[in-house]
Amino acid sequence: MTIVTPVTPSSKIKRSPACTPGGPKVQEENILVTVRMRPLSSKELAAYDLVAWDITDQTTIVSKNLYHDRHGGSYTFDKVFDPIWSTQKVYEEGARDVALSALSGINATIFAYGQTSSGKTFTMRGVAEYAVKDIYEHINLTPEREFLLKFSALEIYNETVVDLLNRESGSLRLLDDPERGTIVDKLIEEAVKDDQHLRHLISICEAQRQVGETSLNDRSSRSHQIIRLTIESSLREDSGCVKSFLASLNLVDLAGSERATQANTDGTRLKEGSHINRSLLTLTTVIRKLSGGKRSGHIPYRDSKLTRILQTSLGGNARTAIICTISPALSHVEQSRNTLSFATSAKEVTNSAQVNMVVEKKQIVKQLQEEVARLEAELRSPEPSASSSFRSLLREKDLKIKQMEREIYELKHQRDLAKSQLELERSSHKEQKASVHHGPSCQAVKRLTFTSENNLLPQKGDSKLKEIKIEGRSANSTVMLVTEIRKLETRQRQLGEEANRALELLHKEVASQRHGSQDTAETIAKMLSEIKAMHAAGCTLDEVRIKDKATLREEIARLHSQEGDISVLEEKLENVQRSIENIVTNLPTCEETPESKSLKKRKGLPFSLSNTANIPNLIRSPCSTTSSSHKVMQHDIENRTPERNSVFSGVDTTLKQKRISNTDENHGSVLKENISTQKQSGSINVKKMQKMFKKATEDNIQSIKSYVTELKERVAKLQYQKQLLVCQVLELEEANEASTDDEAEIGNKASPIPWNIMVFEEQRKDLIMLWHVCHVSIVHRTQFYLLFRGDPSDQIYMEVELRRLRWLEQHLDDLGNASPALLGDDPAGSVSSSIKALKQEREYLAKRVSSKLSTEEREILYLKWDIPPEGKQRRRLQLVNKLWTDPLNMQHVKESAEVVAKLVGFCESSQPISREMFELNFAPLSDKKTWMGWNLISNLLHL
Ligand SMILES: Nc1ncnc2c1ncn2[C@@H]1O[C@H](COP(=O)(O)OP(=O)(O)OP(=O)(O)O)[C@@H](O)[C@H]1O
Repeated sequence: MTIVTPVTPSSKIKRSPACTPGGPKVQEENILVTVRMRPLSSKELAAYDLVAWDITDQTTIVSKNLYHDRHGGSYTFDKVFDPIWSTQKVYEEGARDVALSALSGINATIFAYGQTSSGKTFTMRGVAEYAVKDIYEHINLTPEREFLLKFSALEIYNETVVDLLNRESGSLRLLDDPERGTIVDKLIEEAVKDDQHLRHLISICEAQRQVGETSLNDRSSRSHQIIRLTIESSLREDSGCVKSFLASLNLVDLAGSERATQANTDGTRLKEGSHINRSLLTLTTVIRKLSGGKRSGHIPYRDSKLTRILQTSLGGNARTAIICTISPALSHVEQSRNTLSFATSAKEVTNSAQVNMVVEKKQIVKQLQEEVARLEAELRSPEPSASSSFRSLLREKDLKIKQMEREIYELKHQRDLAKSQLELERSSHKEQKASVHHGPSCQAVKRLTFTSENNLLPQKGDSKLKEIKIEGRSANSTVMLVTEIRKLETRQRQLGEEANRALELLHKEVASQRHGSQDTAETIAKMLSEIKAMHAAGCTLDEVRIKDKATLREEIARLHSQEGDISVLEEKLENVQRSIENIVTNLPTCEETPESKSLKKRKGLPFSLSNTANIPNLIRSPCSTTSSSHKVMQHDIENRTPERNSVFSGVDTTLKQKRISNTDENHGSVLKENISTQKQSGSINVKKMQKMFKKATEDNIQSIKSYVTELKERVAKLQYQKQLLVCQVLELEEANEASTDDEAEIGNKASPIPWNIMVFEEQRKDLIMLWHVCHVSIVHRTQFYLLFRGDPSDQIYMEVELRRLRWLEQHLDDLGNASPALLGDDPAGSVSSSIKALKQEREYLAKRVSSKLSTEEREILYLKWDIPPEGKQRRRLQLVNKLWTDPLNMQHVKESAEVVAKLVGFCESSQPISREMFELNFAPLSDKKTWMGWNLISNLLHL
């Protein structure tokens, strides 16, 4: 049996409504979108919850809240159903017409979409019941047609497809059929005898479906359920080769979107939640991409099983109705708003349904046989002249065909030649243009250029970096990327060497602090000047030349073979930081005991007086003229209190002069001079001296600390740069794989999408969901969330973050789908390690709850987030475990970010979080590298 798109004249298809309910043949039409608001539940009434929405007329729903979103709080749909409306009315106005199209060969799908406990199952149960009734009524009224109904049902639970008529068959595979699209392998299709039988089958499925208890719904549907009724109908009398109409009616009851702060989010429910959210996210993305007629670009149907199975119903050959269900309660207003926003996008999706007709193969074969017989009879015809002229005609045709084939071949060849010439011309023209306007490095900038480490990140308002994008399949792109990879490699090596040498020196310095000697300051001055010189040498990079050909993957692999060095370096940096922390904690207080005083005398002072005079040198960050530490310390010096300066009363002028003429060479002499000055002065107050020594020590340690931090930043920058390159390589490879004929599409992709606050909000929603799905550090999420609020300059950050997360999500998904043999002993290793890291991060944050949140703040949160008053420690952990768990609830996300910010101390910091710092600082909170971060991307490259 073959399903074909109609070949019969439309007059044959257009029938009276009585004969084919659902109306005539459908061309393009929008999805029918209705909204149903249920009454307040008994729980909501008991909690004195308020109604947050007004249904002003039968198509409009308005928020009572003062808060106005981008829809102005008012939404319009094909129909909005008041709580008093019966399910029958909802069915008649919001589903009937679409559902009955299936009787006339048009695929139909009815969805229920909405948050947990909003009434999806309640509504779909009624819709199925009324549809069964109407279908059989129509069958009884159409005796001239014979109907054959088949029933199948499945559920998608945790991204696994299960047959609801045969649970024992386990997880079912999805297959791609060139004619029928995605099909579910081995799904049982049961022939339906009559309406009672159909009702019975539906009730079996209901009983089989995964339900669980959440705090919002005692019988919450934990899976997406699809009931499919295939209806085939044919005229009882023989009507040639067009035998029958064939269509499917899908009744889809989606699982509710979790509200983790309200629902029970432990264990199984949490896992279900993330899968439910994931397929709902894909559904939302598909709807959004299809909405507004912008069908261009990739529609990610394949990202979830739900959208794969329902592909035809989403912008394809089907009529679709979506009933969005919402709760009226004020406590669910945010979820309801999300549902209405989804419904608004769905309204703009158009489908192009067609009548599907079954052509009986036997009939076709019969017709063909008749035709062959007729031709044979003609050939055997007694008229020789007719047959010979027929043969010569055939020969002539053959020759013509051959000649045309040659011409086509020739033309194709010419077209290919012209294409490659054009390509060459284009690239040489671009090169020329680039060298005229921007100098030789401009092309690299267009793609991804980091001429110095400080330029690695997109800077606010940096238009060049906004142009970071792949320019399709041009061979130039490959060359540019290879150049970038090699530059990166050189920088990685140089940074490694430089930092290694510097670290050795610093380590000596850190060690010598413990013993403290009069010569320490001189040693430091010498060391820092060495580091400075070293850095100056390192900054002059040779241009990297590409001599030999290498593939991008080889280049990246080579770059990653040096990964170990960077890790060792990072470890060393951590060690030095720890040593410095130790010194800081062990520093003597000003109020010293007599014992410690004598001890100090014996051991000698950590820094000589002269060292203070050299602070301007010491504080200058050796590797960067723009170092923040430099600025901070300079400020410190300028604002030094007179009391402290008065210590130098006798030598102040000299010191100032020395500071001004401060060069690396004269450190030693300045130190000596100051020491001798100190010796000459007999009136120096010992206590003040000690204070001053302590300050000098702190300043020195501070400068070392800043330097180590800067080194870490630079290492992080390098890692970040690598990730961007990796993304580019992958995109380039994808682009290369794409069809070369698809020029127009490439053009579309390259055209910039206008960026505004609405796009930002949508992107932020995607990001929040992706963070959730990829188990990204909640500190990272908080920083990002607080920093980027929709400023135009945020665009590049948003896009880079989105691109990386999508990539990460895809690869986590691939890992999840890969066979255990491919993944070794620990298939879910990467995912589980990130979940573990997240858990550790939460434990860390839980320890800070009592110190960073006031008792009042804690109590408010406990109350708001339903945390029972059992055990102080347990409550803190429960509180932290609720942070960032409900990616669909923007209010929850905002509150979570505020709490994490308080716990980590972002709010206390005198300096606001710098976006540059944020962007670079992927270091985890603990000493161990717990957050999986982007290392996963690097690891995947070794696959
Ligand atoms: N329109 C309505 N009128 C009266 N009661 C309703 C209505 N809609 C839903 N309810 C009741 O609300 C509760 C939750 O409904 P239902 O189970 O259908 O929600 P759901 O959206 O399917 O939830 P989940 O996603 O958790 O499965 C049920 O007790 C149901 O009887």
